[in-house]
Amino acid sequence: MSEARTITTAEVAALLRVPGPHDDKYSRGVVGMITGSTRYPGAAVLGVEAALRTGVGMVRYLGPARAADLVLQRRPEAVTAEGRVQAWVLGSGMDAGAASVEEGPDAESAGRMRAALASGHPLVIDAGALDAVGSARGPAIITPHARELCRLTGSDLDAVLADPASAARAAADQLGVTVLLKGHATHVVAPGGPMLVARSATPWLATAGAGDALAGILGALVATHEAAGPVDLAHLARLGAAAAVVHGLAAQRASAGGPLTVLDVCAAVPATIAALLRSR
Ligand SMILES: NC(=O)C1=CN([C@@H]2O[C@H](COP(=O)(O)OP(=O)(O)OC[C@H]3O[C@@H](n4cnc5c(N)ncnc54)[C@H](OP(=O)(O)O)[C@@H]3O)[C@@H](O)[C@H]2O)[C@@H](O)CC1
Ligand SMILES: Nc1ncnc2c1ncn2[C@@H]1O[C@H](COP(=O)(O)OP(=O)(O)O)[C@@H](O)[C@H]1O
Repeated sequence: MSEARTITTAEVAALLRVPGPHDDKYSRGVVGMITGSTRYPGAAVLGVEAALRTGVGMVRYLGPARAADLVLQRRPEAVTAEGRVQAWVLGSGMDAGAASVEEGPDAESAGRMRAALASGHPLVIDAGALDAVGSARGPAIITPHARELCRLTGSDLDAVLADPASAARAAADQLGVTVLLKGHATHVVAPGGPMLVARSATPWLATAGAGDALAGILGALVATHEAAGPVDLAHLARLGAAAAVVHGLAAQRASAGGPLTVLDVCAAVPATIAALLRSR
C-alpha cells in the first residue's frame, strides 16, 4: 500500500486566493473551458457554474455551439470569445477521442482542445480528453474515476478499487502527470510526490455530473494560482486535493443529510469557501 495523508481543512483554506483591492478580472485569473459536447451539453453548464462559484476573474467557454448556448442561458457571465487564459479544463462531457474529432458540430472545439494541449498552460484533463494526455505540453492534472483510470493505464478495476492510492501513484509515474483519482475518498499524487487524500465527500455525491463540477472547481483554483506565478505538478496535486475537499464540503452543505443535485453543490460552494476562509 502507498503512504497517504488526508489533507487538512487548514491546508485547503491556505490555498484559497482572496482578491485584493488592486486585483482586476485578469489578475485574478482566467480559466478556459473546452467541455461538453453536442451529445452531453449539460456537463459544460455544470463545469462553468462550478468554476464561477469558486471565484475566478473570468470563465472563457469555448466548447461546441449547442453547449455554448446552454452555458450562456444559465451564465451570461461566461465569455465565449477566444483570448488569453491562465489554465484550461478539457474533456468533461465528451466521449473518448474528443481531441481527434475532425468532422461535425464538435470538430471546432476539438481543434481548440489540441491548441490548448500544446499551449504550455496548466491543464485539468477530464473524461473525453484523458486519452490525449500524451500531447499535453504544460503541467497537467488528470481527473479520472476508477474505470477511466483502468482504460488509460490498462490496469485491473478490482485492483484499482482495492488500492486506489497505489493505482494513482503508478499512473502518475507512468504518465508523468498529476493524478486525481475520484471516489468516496479522492487520491491525488504528483509523480514522485506525497499522496494526498480528500475525505470530505458524502455518498450522496455519487450522481451524474458531480465530476463535471469538480473539474470546474479545480480549473478555477488552478487559474487563480497560475495568475500569481507558474504552477508545477506538485502544486497541481495540492490544488487537486483542495478542490476535492471544497467539492465534498459543498456537497455536505447541499445535502444536509439528504439527496442533492449537482447545481445544489455548485450553489453551496461560495458559503463553503467563506467558511474555510473564516477558519484561517
Ligand atoms: N450532464 C452531463 O452532461 C453528464 C455527462 N457525463 C459524461 O458522460 C460520459 C460518460 O461518462 P461515464 O463516467 O458514465 O462513462 P464511463 O467511464 O464510460 O462509464 C460507463 C461504463 O460504466 C459501466 N457501468 C457499470 N454500471 C453501469 C450501469 N448501471 N449503467 C450503465 N453503465 C454501467 C458500463 O460498463 P459495462 O457494464 O457496459 O461494461 C459503462 O461502459 C462522459 O463523457 C461524461 O463526462 C457524465 O459526466 C454525467 C453527466
Ligand atoms: N460513494 C461516493 N462517496 C463520495 N463521493 C463520491 C462517491 N461516488 C462518487 N463520488 C464523487 O462524485 C464525483 C463523480 O464523478 P464522475 O465519476 O466523474 O461522475 P460524472 O462523470 O457523472 O460527473 C467524484 O468527485 C467522486 O469523488
